Amino acid sequence: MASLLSLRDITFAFGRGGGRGRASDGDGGLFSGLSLDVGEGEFVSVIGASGSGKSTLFKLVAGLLEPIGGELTLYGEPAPERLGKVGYMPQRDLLLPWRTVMDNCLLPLELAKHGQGKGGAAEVRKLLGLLGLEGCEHAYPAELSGGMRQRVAFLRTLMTGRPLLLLDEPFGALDAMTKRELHQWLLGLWGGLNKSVLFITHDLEEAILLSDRIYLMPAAGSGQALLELRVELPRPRANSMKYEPEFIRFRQELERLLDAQQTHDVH
Ligand SMILES: Nc1ncnc2c1ncn2[C@@H]1O[C@H](COP(=O)(O)OP(=O)(O)OP(=O)(O)O)[C@@H](O)[C@H]1O
Repeated sequence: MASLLSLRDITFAFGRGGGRGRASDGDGGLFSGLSLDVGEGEFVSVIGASGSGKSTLFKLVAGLLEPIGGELTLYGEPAPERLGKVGYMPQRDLLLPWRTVMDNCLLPLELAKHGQGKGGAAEVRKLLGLLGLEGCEHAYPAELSGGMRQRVAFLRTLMTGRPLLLLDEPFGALDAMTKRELHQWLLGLWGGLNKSVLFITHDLEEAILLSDRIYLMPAAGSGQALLELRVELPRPRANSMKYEPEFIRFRQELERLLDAQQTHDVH
């Protein structure tokens, strides 16, 4: 399987340095020695305690921050200039309130200076249908429910055309029912998307249900490595799998490892 993203021994600390958040060493450090891979077509999740640095790791991959040390390879090559090369959906949906759904979704094309010609609008319309948002193109974000806004933000991320998507807790602020609906929808869509995803969540069930592999983020400043687990559940997946013994066992193990990791006692 071709590797889309490879991190080797990545180290980062928020320092007093300037630039794009370039940090200075010797500050304690948020994390060090983190290694992670995302292969073609994989869905990979990162879970870990609040403040452990998951969003920071995403910003490093997106090119909004620079590591102090380690190697980052994107699409098989070192990527010192990687801003805009992955589809990044930050924690808050950041839809522009003064733009319609259509105009929000065309933004990545405008930023890439591909123009917003008929091709772009047709693509957005096709995806709106696929995401269950037909008829919404002229609506403004304030007129949409939370679940719809997240789907529009996801669509906008797809419109970047990038093979690797970074999704930072896309369903974190949604109620349990809407979240379940979106899981079902994403699982149904997943096979046909032809994308690779790196996904942050606090929700263990969500991570198991959606992922091929899960990385556990070490406690901030612990200097520990990411712990990698493979989810052996077959695909296609469905919400109903959450009640199967294999799923429940895996969830318990994940919980145990997360607790142990916070106390630096992983075995
Ligand atoms: N720009 C910044 N300058 C200094 N410290 C920062 C900055 N951004 C984040 N931090 C700190 O870095 C640590 C990790 O933050 P980050 O948002 O990456 O954690 P997280 O694991 O994504 O948390 P959560 O799960 O709550 O979103 C936190 O202690 C945070 O306060």
